[in-house]
Amino acid sequence: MLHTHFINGEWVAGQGHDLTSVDPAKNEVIWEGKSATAAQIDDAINAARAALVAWSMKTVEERLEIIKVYGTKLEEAKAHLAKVMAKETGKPEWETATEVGAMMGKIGISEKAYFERTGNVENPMPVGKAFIRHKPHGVVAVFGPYNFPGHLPNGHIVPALIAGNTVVFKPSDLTPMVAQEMVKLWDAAGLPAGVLNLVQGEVETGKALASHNDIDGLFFTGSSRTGKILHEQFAGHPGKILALEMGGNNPLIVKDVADVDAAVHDIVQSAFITSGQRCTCARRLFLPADAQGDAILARLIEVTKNIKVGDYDAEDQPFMGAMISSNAAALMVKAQQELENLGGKVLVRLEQKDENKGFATPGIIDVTDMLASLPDEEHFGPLLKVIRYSDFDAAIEEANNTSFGLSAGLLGDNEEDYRYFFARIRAGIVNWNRPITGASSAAPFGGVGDSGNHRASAFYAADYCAYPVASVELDKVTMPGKLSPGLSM
Ligand SMILES: NC(=O)C1=CN([C@@H]2O[C@H](COP(=O)(O)OP(=O)(O)OC[C@H]3O[C@@H](n4cnc5c(N)ncnc54)[C@H](O)[C@@H]3O)[C@@H](O)[C@H]2O)C=CC1
Repeated sequence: MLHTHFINGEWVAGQGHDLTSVDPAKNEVIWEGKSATAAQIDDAINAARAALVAWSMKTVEERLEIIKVYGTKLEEAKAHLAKVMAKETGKPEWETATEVGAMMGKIGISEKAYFERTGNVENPMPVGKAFIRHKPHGVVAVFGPYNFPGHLPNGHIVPALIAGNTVVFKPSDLTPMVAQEMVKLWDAAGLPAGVLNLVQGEVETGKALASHNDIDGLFFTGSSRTGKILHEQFAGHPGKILALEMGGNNPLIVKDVADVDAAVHDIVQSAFITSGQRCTCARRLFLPADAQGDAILARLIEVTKNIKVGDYDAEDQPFMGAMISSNAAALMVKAQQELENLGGKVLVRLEQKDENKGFATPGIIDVTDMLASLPDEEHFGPLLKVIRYSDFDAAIEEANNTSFGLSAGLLGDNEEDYRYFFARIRAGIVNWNRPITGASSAAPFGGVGDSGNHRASAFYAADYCAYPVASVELDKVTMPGKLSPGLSM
């Protein structure tokens, strides 16, 4: 089925070059299509522009009615969608089922957020009334990453549509099939033509969409490298809204824990869930250079070696599935080698056992003796860097020694330590005695530094989906009670 683009309510074939999507666990082509050409991107944007007036002039309740039908379509298709996600990303089916659950939950949470954060306020004035209301930006582009190919673009699309925007969605070129299945559900829900459009393609499609004159905004979730390119591209366009949700080099510090196994559990959940392919994953683990640090590290090594890595559809489900591609797994092997060359000591070796598949076993590398040359990079996979520390203050300082600022955590039983850590650490998500992955959609989600541009997503997505309008209003033109000095009428 080559009709993989959804433009103006029609499924159409791409007119650009060939695209494929590969199941990274089985090394099989599972989807084929063609990219959108610049002319097709024009068509999608024109369709979104044409649909804007009618969609934005509906009441929010009318828009929500259709969006909730999409919610019921998601519910009906949840098993199918979870399977497609697993096939295309390699993530185990238990995990993709939770991703579909998050997509369904997004609708109610975004409705609440719309009214709480961008609702209407009416204030009496001596003459007339003052109002604060919110309007949609217009036509917005949504860019999605591959690691949560449903949940994360859905987290931009749902609030954007509730607010009255129309959307052109470009998914990751690694997950076109999930995007297509998701947009089919919007189509089945009866969304008017042009309100949501889907264009598939690689970097050149992204560039053509992002640089198009007729978009009013762009909501991006992806790497900091791409986010920075987009930020440069948007320079000089203050009228366009740009929301960037990007990567992290996230620290997790351990200090004075009584329950070693519980700490190891939270470390594993933070570092290796989704094969380390979450922007919130712990990349740097700070362990005290003492007997407790030794005990935690020894247990962590043991548990990590026993993590089950396997097929997404295995009856006995693995904790980690394949990474998104064989190339992604190979890049992690390369990153580990580079760290080793710089003086890192491999404690558990990350391995790609089959070069044609995306499986990478979880790895741990001690980088304590090479901190001066440790690259400040997001290694987006199951490789955890361990740093042994003697001084808590110095550990926090090193934790902050990154241009990123997405998530951070402290595992430690002393509340004073947490209060101190919280005050000093620089990140948008700061947790205590909980994994640093698994952020709630009911809270703002975003980072500082190279992790974002201060337009947090999730519950705060409502903020970037609409702009405030202040009005003072009186139902008739009326003379004021008192004229200004120097005026006679
Ligand atoms: N902070 C957050 O909410 C999250 C951030 N991420 C980050 O996303 C990354 C993984 O996702 P990827 O799909 O690899 O990101 P990516 O940056 O490679 O791609 C994201 C999107 O941008 C498009 N794109 C790539 N280059 C472009 C260009 N020059 N101009 C316009 N569009 C372009 C891609 O085709 C894709 O649609 C990681 O860095 C991860 O940390 C992932 C999930 C959540």
